Amino acid sequence: MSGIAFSDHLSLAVAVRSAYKTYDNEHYVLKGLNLSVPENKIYSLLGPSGCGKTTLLHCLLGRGSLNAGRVVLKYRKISEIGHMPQNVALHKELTISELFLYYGMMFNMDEETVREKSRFLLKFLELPSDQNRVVDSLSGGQQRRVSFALSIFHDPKLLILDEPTVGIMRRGKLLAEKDPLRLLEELGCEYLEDAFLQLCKEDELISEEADITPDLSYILPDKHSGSQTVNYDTPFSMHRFKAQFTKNLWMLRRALLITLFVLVLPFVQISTFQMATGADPIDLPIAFVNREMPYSNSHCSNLSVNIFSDCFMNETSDVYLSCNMLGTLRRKKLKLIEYPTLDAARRAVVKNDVWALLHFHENFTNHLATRFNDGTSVRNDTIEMANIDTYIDQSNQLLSHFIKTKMLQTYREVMKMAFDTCDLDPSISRLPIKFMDPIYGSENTSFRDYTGPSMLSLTAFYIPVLYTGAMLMFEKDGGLLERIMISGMKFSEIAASHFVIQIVFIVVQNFGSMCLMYTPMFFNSPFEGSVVTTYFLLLAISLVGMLFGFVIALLSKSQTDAAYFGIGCNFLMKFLCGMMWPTQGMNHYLQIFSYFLPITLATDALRSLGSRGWDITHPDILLGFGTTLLWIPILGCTAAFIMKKKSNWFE
Ligand SMILES: Nc1ncnc2c1ncn2[C@@H]1O[C@H](COP(=O)(O)OP(=O)(O)OP(=O)(O)O)[C@@H](O)[C@H]1O
Repeated sequence: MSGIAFSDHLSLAVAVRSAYKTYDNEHYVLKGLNLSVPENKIYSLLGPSGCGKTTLLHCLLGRGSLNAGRVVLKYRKISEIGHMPQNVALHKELTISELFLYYGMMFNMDEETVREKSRFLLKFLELPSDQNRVVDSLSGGQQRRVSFALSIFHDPKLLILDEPTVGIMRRGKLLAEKDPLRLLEELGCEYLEDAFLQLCKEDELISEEADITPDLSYILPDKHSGSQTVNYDTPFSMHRFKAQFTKNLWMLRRALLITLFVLVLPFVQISTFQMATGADPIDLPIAFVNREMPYSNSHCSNLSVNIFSDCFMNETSDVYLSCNMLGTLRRKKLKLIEYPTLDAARRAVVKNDVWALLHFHENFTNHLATRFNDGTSVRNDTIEMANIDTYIDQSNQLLSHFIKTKMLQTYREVMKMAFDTCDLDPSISRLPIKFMDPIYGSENTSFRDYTGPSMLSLTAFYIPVLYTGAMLMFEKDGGLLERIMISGMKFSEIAASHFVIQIVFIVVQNFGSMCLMYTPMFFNSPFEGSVVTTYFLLLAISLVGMLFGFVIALLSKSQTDAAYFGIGCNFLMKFLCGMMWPTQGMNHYLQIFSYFLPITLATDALRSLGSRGWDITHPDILLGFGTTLLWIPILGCTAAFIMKKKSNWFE
């Protein structure tokens, strides 16, 4: 555009006409503001805190829109604009030279020019000559000068500095717009602060005569059509992508410990999980009262071998099956403690000294023999006396389940030995349910084998959420994102540079997690299926996690918001993906909802790949892939929608 002649004769660099801006449709920050900045001039705005200076500058930069009025800039290309934000907004982990190179790359400057410029600006702005100084180690003033240096690094034609100096603004309008010296002269003041005070007093008198807040509602529908601010509508550029990618690598190297922590976090989680779950409890204390034998352990231990020498059903037999059962339970790593009376043993359970109490009646073995011998004519009191009365502390469901399983196994093993010695078929003693060889999995499938795939998918999902969210929020929180976006960086370039680094992370992490989980060298969980399919399913889950991290960062105002959001969703996923309990047991509607989440059916698919040996051709595995991959367009569109609707998403 050749000059902006609203009314002035001068060619204007910036013109604002009748600008109105409100954040809440009630209070106006800008109220019909007019402003003209001639070319080749330094124009300063002075005004109290909160009067709207930053708001105005945002509208000039096209980062905020006016409710009404018009902004026209003569220079609209990003490369023609320099901007220094109010706060320092620097990547403080980088060195001075890295920071200059980063912005140089962003503006497509060659390395030699960057070096020359850096040398000149460091000298000109009296900054430390050692360019390898980390920005964080500079003083506050030096950091501000570095910030200024970056805003003029690419020789902009229009420089916008958000730092109040001269120019007089109050209550959303300009009180005066003149050369400072002329203003001082006209008002007869020595300092601009005095001039400002005098203008405010005059404004106060006018305000008393007429309330200056007019009814502006009629203005709002007009919007700010016709504004011509900075043109951010540039295509994806490789040099900005390279700048962001290189900067991310520098940041990762600088925060090496954190980087390594994020990299190994899945391995730590999976190893901890594998070591902490699934194994049988050892030395679980169990009380017993054995009325079949006199009170004392030692009697029993000498007699328990008799089971192989004599049939317990012989009338003259001195086999004591209670002793065999106690011996077998001991070999199953239960810590058996004998009590003299039932009362004493019960008290031990109540005090939680033991987890269960086993009570063998007098002549337990004889009664058991009679029970099998008498068949249908057996008396009730014989049945009672042939029982092992078992009292369990059911407050811990997993431990009580463990004790019951050990009891049943012990009964089966001892009765098999006893019946074998009697030359009888041991199946007489069994329940009339026979568990044949499992179709999938093994008899020894443990809780760990069940939860393992959930752990794998949750880790594959959540580490990218954490990392992506944290990276984006870090730049957003410090105003860095806003600054680089004003310098022309596009979200697609930020996302792509992050994506490339994150892909390396997830490729390594998922490979390592699978090795840890399934190889004999480490935890050797059962795995029958296709390694490649499993690996690609994990990559798909991680990809969705990464996108979810982007969406969380776009929606959150601060790192705290993002952390709450992330943790909340983590719990939701954990409970709904079937990690704690099979989804089949869920409330019906919740179950349907859970199937639409990105990792629920994928976790089921991982479980089937591991224990059933299915492959990609099986409909359940395809469904696992489908529900996960479906989230890629959903989250992609959500991110695009948020960015379109929330113009200040990067603030
Ligand atoms: N995103 C926002 N949402 C709601 N209100 C806002 C927003 N940004 C600014 N405001 C309000 O608009 C008014 C002007 O704020 P602005 O930041 O433009 O002032 P300023 O003149 O730059 O102040 P300072 O000199 O303290 O930086 C303030 O009352 C502020 O609280």
